[in-house]
Amino acid sequence: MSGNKEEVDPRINGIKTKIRVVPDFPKKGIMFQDITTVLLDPKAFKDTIDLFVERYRDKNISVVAEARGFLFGPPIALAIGAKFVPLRKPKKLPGETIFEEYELEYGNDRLEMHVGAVEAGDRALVVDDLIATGGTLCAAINLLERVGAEVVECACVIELPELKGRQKLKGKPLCMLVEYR
Ligand SMILES: O=P(O)(O)OC[C@H]1O[C@H](OP(=O)(O)OP(=O)(O)O)[C@H](O)[C@@H]1O
Ligand SMILES: Nc1ncnc2[nH]cnc12
Repeated sequence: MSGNKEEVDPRINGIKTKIRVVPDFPKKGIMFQDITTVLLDPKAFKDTIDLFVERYRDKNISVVAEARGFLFGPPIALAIGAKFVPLRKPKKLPGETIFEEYELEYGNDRLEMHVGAVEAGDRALVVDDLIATGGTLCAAINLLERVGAEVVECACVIELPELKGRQKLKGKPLCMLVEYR
């Protein structure tokens, strides 16, 4: 677990070995970090969830939000007793929504959140599988802050530090498990 120079947890190396790196996907020049191979290994998947649960269980988090994939946020939310709020691509949420536009490593996108799902005073953890440019996490932070939530921390499995995504997180701390350089 990093972001804060603690001793490296032995579970992290096991998780790292399960991430498949696919060159030139979805475009030439992108080294795609495929997290689906972590999900195929119940120990690596459980270790990933456990590491985050151990970090956040006593932090009084009331909402866990995640953009698009929803792989890690729901089990973390259940384990720490928080609600889970999905941040979805356009036209997927049926209720009233607010949205933020953002840029990706390879394109543009938009995230939507249901109005009323998060309330002023909620303490939020924003989860994602990976931080590249930071655009996705930044859009998520903006959505949560617009409705009055306090974003306590961002958490992701993989960081691509060369893309300097941390700088887009508006000063929020980032906890990540694995760096890919
Ligand atoms: O830090 P950023 O530059 O914003 O990139 C990070 C995002 O990129 C990936 O999602 P992607 O948009 O590729 O697809 P998905 O969300 O549908 O998995 C990944 O799952 C993160 O959500
Ligand atoms: N290199 C990468 N691997 C996986 N997901 C990504 N999203 C943005 N860049 C990515």
